[in-house]
Amino acid sequence: MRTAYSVETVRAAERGLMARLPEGALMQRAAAGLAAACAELLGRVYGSRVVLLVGSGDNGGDTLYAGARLARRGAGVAAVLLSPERVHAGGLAALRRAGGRVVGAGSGTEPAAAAGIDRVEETILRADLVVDGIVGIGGQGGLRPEAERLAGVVAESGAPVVAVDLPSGVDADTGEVRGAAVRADLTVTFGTHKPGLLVDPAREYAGSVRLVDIGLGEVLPARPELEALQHADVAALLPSPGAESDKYRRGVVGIAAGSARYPGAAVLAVSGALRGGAGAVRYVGPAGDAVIARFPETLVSDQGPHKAGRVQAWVVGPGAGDDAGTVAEVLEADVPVLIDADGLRLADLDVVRERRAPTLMTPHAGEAAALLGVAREEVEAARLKSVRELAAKYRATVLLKGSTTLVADPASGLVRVNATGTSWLATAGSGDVLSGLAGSLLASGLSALDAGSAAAYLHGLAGRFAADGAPAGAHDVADAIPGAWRDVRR
Ligand SMILES: NC(=O)C1=CN([C@@H]2O[C@H](COP(=O)(O)OP(=O)(O)OC[C@H]3O[C@@H](n4cnc5c(N)ncnc54)[C@H](O)[C@@H]3O)[C@@H](O)[C@H]2O)[C@@H](O)CC1
Ligand SMILES: Nc1ncnc2c1ncn2[C@@H]1O[C@H](COP(=O)(O)OP(=O)(O)O)[C@@H](O)[C@H]1O
Ligand SMILES: [K+]
Repeated sequence: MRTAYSVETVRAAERGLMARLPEGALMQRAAAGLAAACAELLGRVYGSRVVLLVGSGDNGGDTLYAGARLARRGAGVAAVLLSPERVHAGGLAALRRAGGRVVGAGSGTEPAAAAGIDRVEETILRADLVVDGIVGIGGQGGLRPEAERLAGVVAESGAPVVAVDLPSGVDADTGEVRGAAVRADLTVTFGTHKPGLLVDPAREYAGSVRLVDIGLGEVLPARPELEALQHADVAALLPSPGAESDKYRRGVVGIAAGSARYPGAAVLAVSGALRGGAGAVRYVGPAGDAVIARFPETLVSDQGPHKAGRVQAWVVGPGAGDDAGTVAEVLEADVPVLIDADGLRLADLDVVRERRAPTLMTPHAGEAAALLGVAREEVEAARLKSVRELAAKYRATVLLKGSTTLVADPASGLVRVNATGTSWLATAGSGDVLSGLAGSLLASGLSALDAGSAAAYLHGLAGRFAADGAPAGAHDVADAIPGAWRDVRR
């Protein structure tokens, strides 16, 4: 399991740890990990040109000490100080002792700021590596104008960028990027991941992320802010039939989806459900012929959900058109219900709120925006906040689809993030496959949080396998689920 903690929790943990350690020990651990990552990226340290962008806080301190380590190994290290009067004094002295220099304003040799700025730009444009130590977890809002201008020069230089703890300008707790921010190739983060490193849009600014152990693990609380399942976690959740299993004990999933206009949604939801671990898939709705033609193992009924026979979990909504009656009927069932697509628009939300059995809602950003009464762009900008709000508002588990899919649990407030996907999954019908898959996992007994997050994980992986660098259709994604399942179990 990968976990992320909020800034407040990180700071409290750091205080506890610092009290037991000699002064500056944590910063030295951070700087050592940072310097090692930079050296690896450079390949050859001796003779390389490294530029440090140094802000006024401890993030700048880490950067200066790491720069000193690189300078001792023969790199030419130049520091650009954004607030020379408030720079980390110990870090700057260490850099100078190691032979590093300061360029531009703050160097003490440049009388005219303008002349300093030209030198700074020239130095950045010739760099082999830029280290972003402008702000870390102490950052408020996007980059300030001077830092923004430097970030522009860095982008122009094309040099690889290593962000220290976080890409400066992104929000550590929410993953929001409300102004300019640094775009990194690698982020070296200390002690624990921060939510912003795992959630878009900030995640995209971070590049690949490397966690440096500074000993924080032992003082962090058991419950993180955000979790990201890994192969082993998903493997432990997936159902596996035993000697005493039969199709009913494995769980029956009911799919109430599709319409005369959208029969394909029914077929795709069933295709996901058949690969999700339930012992049987029941289909109710007007697309029975299309479903049977493709998947003869489906139990088909046109009598509506009440008369469909035993079902341990329902999926309702994909391609449902305007059939509000079926949605209402499904919501009356005292078993877990997954509501997707048209179902999210047709459901009586007061009924959803009052349900006793678990509900899993699976909106994409547009559907989430409609449910929250805000613009789609606002959901995309604030994904973590949006999914939490939805879960609280509807007292349901909510899976917000997109490049990083989030699943929020209403009772515990815990959110899981999934990043196994690929943008090739942005193809019509792939959400229908996901809803069938998640519904099947619900029917086999997983909680809504586990079913949603395990389904997102498998679906993302299946998307990768199906696409493998080329476009794939939703049915290809469904076909790739067994391969993803095996990969997770291996
Ligand atoms: N506290 C600790 O024990 C450790 C902290 N470490 C480092 O310390 C960092 C946190 O240090 P700080 O608390 O000093 O905070 P930061 O260094 O992240 O930033 C705070 C400083 O930046 C300025 N600032 C805030 N927002 C800004 C913006 N948008 N543009 C420009 N300047 C802005 C503030 O005025 C303040 O001076 C971590 O991210 C990590 O890099 C590491 O050394 C590991 C140990
Ligand atoms: N940019 C992206 N990167 C990764 N996954 C994506 C991206 N865009 C969409 N997806 C995934 O593709 C699926 C699309 O679902 P949805 O929007 O409901 O499509 P449809 O309604 O056509 O089935 C979801 O699982 C979503 O998480
Ligand atoms: K930074």
